Amino acid sequence: MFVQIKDLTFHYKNSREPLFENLSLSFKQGEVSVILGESGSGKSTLLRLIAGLEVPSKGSILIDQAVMNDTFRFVQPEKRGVGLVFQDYALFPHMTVEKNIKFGLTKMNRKQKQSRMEELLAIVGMEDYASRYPYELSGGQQQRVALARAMAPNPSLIMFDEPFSNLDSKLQLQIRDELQEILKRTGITSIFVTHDEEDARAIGDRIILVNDGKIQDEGRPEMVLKRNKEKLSLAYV
Ligand SMILES: Nc1ncnc2c1ncn2[C@@H]1O[C@H](COP(=O)(O)OP(=O)(O)OP(=O)(O)O)[C@@H](O)[C@H]1O
Repeated sequence: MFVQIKDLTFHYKNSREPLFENLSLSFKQGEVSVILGESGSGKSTLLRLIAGLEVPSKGSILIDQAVMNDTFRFVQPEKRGVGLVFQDYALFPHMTVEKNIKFGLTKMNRKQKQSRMEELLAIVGMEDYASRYPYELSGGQQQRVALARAMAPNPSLIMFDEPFSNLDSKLQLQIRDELQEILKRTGITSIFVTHDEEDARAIGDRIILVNDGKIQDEGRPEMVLKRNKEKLSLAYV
């Protein structure tokens, strides 16, 4: 298992009850896993815990067999080898596409940065846009640049938090297909967070259904969606 979460307990300071209690969950290498659940079920918090943006009160998180969190250890987010893509793209608005992508490549020299940037723009089909600013790009193009930026430092794991929600429906489908193709081609392990069953079905190798901080079910998309048909009230299952 590539990501292993064991007996994790997490409590937001200002809330009455812990969001996660003794949660255990794992993600396989090279798979696209989807965390599906309603608003407030804890999906984003789970990503933030894996990324090291929140600190659990108990339990451990391992990535590629290295301990990121346990009683004795806490690895800082930038040292975890994890790429994050959020729904609002989060590109730096005052930087060109080129600068946005090169930003995280701190360990490379100038020539290496240039060649990695060009390679990534080719992967996401944005070769001609290196000198543009984010405001000169469409939503879908910004999303592709955000993906290129997240992939730039060669993360072993890439996580997406509702990456399609700011795009119009036609573009959502296009970007979703493109993303799926890129992930398959590069073989990066990925975790998607969504509340959209159709996205989960289309992109996931596996779905983890969460509700109120608890795992309700997990498995192959068709199976999970079928088994939980009533709960999800899916018209199309
Ligand atoms: N910084 C915070 N402080 C306190 N409570 C928080 C904080 N962030 C989130 N929560 C609470 O934790 C619970 C889970 O939130 P989270 O954002 O992980 O859910 P989600 O499934 O990603 O929801 P959405 O789909 O709406 O983004 C919610 O009840 C939320 O109100």
